[in-house]
Amino acid sequence: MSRKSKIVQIKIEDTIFPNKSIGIYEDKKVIFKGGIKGQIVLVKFKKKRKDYIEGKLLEVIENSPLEKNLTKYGEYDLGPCPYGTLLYEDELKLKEEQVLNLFKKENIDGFEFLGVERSPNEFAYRNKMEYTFGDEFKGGPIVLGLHKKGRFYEIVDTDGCDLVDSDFTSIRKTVMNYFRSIDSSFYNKRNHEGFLRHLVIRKALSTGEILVNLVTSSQDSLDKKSFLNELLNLKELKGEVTGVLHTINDGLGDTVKADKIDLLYGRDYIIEEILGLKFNISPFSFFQTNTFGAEKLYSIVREFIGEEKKDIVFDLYSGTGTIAQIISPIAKEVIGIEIVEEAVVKARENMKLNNLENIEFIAEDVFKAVDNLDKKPDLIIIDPPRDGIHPKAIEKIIDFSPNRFVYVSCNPVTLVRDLKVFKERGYKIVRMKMMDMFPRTPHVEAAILMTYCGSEEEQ
Ligand SMILES: C[S@@+](CC[C@H](N)C(=O)[O-])C[C@H]1O[C@@H](n2cnc3c(N)ncnc32)[C@H](O)[C@@H]1O
Repeated sequence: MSRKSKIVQIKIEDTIFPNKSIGIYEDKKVIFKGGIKGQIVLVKFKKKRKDYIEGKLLEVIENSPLEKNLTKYGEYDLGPCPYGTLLYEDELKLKEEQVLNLFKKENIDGFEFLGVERSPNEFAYRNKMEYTFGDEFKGGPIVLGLHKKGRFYEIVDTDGCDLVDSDFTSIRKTVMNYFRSIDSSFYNKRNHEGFLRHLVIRKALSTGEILVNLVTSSQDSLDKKSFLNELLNLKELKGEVTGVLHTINDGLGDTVKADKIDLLYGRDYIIEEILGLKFNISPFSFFQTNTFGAEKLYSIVREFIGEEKKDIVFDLYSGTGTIAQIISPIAKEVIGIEIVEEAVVKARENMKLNNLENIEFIAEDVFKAVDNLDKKPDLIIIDPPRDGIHPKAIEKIIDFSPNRFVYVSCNPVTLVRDLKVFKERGYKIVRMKMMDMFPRTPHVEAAILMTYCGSEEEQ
């Protein structure tokens, strides 16, 4: 066997964010995705890099002493739930260690670390799921579920280790059984033939409202009456189906897009409540997937900002305007900037719903929008996507020279990269708190407060 395709048994000595493991083979580091510190695993070599060998995790031979939750998930393909075999306390410790190591590696220190805030719910915390129609094996019965781990075609009949509540499962199974009973076809991603594509369920966890969105191609027709009959007569739901949509998508890619949306029942949005404010959520707009976790995250942002200051605040990457609205009562004026037009429309509607007046939402790329802002902010809040702040945008944002920045990040790797730039430009990290928005997965959020303390030459 060539070295490239060699398969070896090794022990996972350490893990790095996000969900990468390190083992040693003949004095060389082997790095691969997945795994838990302490496991003995089989790894296949993929590529020889300068300082390490890149591998692929094939199988866990022996569990780690850290896996104390095996009774529930030991036999189960964890799919989207890689940390399911850990006790929640140990999962939080692991995330803390991994994120702090990223900071240490880049010499970012000297700040107050306020620990990791746990998610209010360890399980059933997700408010949105996107299921796919397909089959588990070629020619098998139609399945509605999630992609099998690491596979593009096979779909498994699962919700993925209890990250959603039982309403999601009841609706998914009912819809799957209905289309099985009438022998409908699913959209085949190889030849682009077939009808059923996705089922997207959004549930407002604070109000119990449920929005169901069936996504199909235009290659067949839906019997609306009997489909609705199945959904609306579901007895065992804890929440209530308040809207049903049928989206037609003939795009060739696997993402949920809309060529046409047909409202079959009720209304095309749900209302979620966070910290006493109402948010109207449409089928495609961004909303934090852990509702009660988001309450805690936004409370951390509020705590970092402190007492009422009547500041001018920029909320960059504002989505549906949640942060802007939560801080509106303590600010003089808030300007939110977001690239997705539909999210900005929702943000403006939500602002009216909550009787707030001191916010302006701008639909534009942050990189361009900052050129046209003539206001001088006292505080800038930044909550960028996983890629972090674009390197060209970050310089322009710092040029506003506010007294304080609050950076909310869903990706500690890009956060650390960006913090180095803030540091070079004279900002000091005052405090950091992590918020576990994604239990049972390797992901975690972090909020950072920075203040200006002069450029490096000035110090
Ligand atoms: C992590 S979300 C934060 C949303 C919001 N702060 C919240 O908590 O609901 C990041 C947002 O940045 C938006 N975005 C991505 N790239 C952008 C850009 N270049 N300019 C403006 N907004 C962008 C995305 O559409 C998304 O709504």
